[in-house]
Amino acid sequence: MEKMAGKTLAEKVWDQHVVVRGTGEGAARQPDLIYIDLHLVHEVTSPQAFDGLRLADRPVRRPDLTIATEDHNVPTVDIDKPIADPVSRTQVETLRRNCEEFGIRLHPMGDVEQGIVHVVGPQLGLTQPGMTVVCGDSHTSTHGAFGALAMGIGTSEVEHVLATQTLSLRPFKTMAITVDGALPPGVTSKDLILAVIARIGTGGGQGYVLEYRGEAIRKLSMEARMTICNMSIEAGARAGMIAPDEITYEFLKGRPHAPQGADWDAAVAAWEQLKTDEDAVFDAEVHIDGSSLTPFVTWGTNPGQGAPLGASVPDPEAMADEGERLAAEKALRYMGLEPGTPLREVPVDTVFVGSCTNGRIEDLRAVAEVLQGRKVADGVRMLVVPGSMRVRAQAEAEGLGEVFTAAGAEWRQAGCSMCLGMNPDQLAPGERCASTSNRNFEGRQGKGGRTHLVSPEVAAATAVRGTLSAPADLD
Ligand SMILES: CC(C)[C@H](C(=O)O)[C@@H](O)C(=O)O
Ligand code: SF4
Repeated sequence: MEKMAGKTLAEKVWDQHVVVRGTGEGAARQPDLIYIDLHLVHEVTSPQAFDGLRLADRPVRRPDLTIATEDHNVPTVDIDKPIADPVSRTQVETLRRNCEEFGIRLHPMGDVEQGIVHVVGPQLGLTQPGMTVVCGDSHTSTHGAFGALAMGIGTSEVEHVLATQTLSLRPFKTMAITVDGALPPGVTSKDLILAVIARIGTGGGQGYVLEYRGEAIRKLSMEARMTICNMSIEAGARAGMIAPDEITYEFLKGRPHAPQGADWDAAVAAWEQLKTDEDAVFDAEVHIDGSSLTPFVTWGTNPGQGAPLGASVPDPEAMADEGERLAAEKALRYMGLEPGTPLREVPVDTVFVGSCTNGRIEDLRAVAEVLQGRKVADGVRMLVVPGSMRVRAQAEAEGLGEVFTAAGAEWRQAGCSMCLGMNPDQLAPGERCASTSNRNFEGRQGKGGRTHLVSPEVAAATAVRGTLSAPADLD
């Protein structure tokens, strides 16, 4: 039976995209066939999908709803030279051939619109409220910040979407994450989402679409909202969403693919309907007091192993849950950390600012504000990598690039960079990095590399002091 109560944002978007509803009830319920409004493509997860189309002699159903960019394998220096690594070069060249053959718009290295797929979509105004957005990439959840239902998919699903512009999907459960109160000064959306994941765990969102709501969320910029939705996947969720509002419309208005004139007014009227109904019932609810949060950093090897910056490395012995204790022991061994060490005393070799989590203009502004008139500590290497070439151009226009280089940081070209070890920007074994990215898994930033997930503000202050720090710790 259909639910009689009101609907959540996620259910509304889903319902508007059902092509064929699955039959059956409960566990025997068949998946629904869902229409996809926007398909984003990058070089890593698309080659076999295109091969599949070729084998079946199928065209891409809607090339106009499909857009590709090169991000994971691209170097962030010397981008006018051929890619040195043969595997990366093949990936990128394959994407170029596939896009040419199937008539898909591609933003290649060096192009003004090139960048990380999840930065490019919103920046072009392609990502809009109420849409279904997919990409063969787990951090597609980023686009949910616009009130879109945005999901990462596997390569066989990429092929299905390319061929049909639809996807067979099982209905989901809904979870409200309500953040009341306002975030204190110096506390960012990155601190908030790290605290949420530490609270619900890396599996806490499994099977759910999360909707972030409440006073603290409403006050956040689109960039900050994207950071939160981006990391929903790190809590195991299928997607994360935030209802569109004036802040969303303000961000979108005038972007290349945003509706214009009368179409814009009609679009906003429709987007206004996307809010969760007052009487809608979520399958689960989590409440967070935003005003109690502080800068938050990870000490372990999954994004849920985090603590306030003012705390110490936890003692696994004190953990009641055995699984948690064993995981913490293993993580601390890998991370080379002693229980009881104040997190503020943990020294780093490298600081990475970038990724689809925190590589947007607002993130770079926050970093520049901290670095202005200061120097990166001796012995620390700092990389500042814009999420897209547009972000880079804007940062240059605002004079941020000069601030980074004057402070002693390396100011790079756009790409995934040190977020993951698929390109030349990597940690050496044993190196420790404060990183604004989203995953601190073993080897994520290079074999044997150690990652502490942090906000852009904490990354910048850490670069200056050389140990995990917040801007308030400087001077
Ligand atoms: C390479 C890609 C499939 C992967 C993902 O799905 O997320 C990457 O973007 C990541 O962040 O680990
Ligand atoms: S920046 Fe990192 S998380 Fe984002 S798409 Fe690239 S590799 Fe994945």
